[in-house]
Amino acid sequence: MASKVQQFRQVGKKIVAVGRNYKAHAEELGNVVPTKPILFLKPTTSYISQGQAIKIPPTCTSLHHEVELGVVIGRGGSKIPESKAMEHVGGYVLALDMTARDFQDEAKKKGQPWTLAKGFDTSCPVSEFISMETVGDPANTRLWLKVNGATKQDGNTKDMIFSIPYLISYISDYFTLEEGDVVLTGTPSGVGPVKEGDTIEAGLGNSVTIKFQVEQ
Ligand SMILES: CC(=O)CC(=O)C(=O)O
Ligand SMILES: [Mg+2]
Repeated sequence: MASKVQQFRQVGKKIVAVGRNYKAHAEELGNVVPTKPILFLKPTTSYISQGQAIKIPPTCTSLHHEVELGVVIGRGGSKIPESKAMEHVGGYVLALDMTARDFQDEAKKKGQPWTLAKGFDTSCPVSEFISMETVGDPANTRLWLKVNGATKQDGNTKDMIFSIPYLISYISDYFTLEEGDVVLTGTPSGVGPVKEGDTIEAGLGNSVTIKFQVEQ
């Protein structure tokens, strides 16, 4: 019987996402490099797994891919010290933080939240649960993404501005983290648009790959 952590998608716990956690990505969109983590939430209804399609949300004209390492929380907690943070990690997922960039740009201009840009149905495609052993060192793991076979993103988690222990500690100062929650740790540079009919493939390290189709 799979544990609750392995069933993270069914447990229905929250997705806490970190924005601009790679300097090169913050700069490619003309954003200021953050001095503290930028957080937003994605609803659990945004999850899809392989075999399901990414659906372009109504009126969106610029849907972007963002490949990210997701940390699956194995043991919940509040005000977790950075020194103990990795004891709360149960495993990982490879995730896409699909983003309606036109919605986000408009929201940024108006000082509005990113909820619609980041939280629409199908905006969080994920792999199966990945064990800690499979990932090895989460602070030095390659992340890549291709659209129709062409490489668009090829980064490494060593370039994160805020480390996984720091993020878990920081987030848990504000939100209680629960077993089955997923923390999306931000995307490396190379984000860009996808359109109807495109195929997105992404990978983590040498062993995990995912593939999703984009549909209208
Ligand atoms: C600019 C963004 O959409 C922030 C984000 O999600 C990231 O991964 O960085
Ligand atoms: Mg992101």
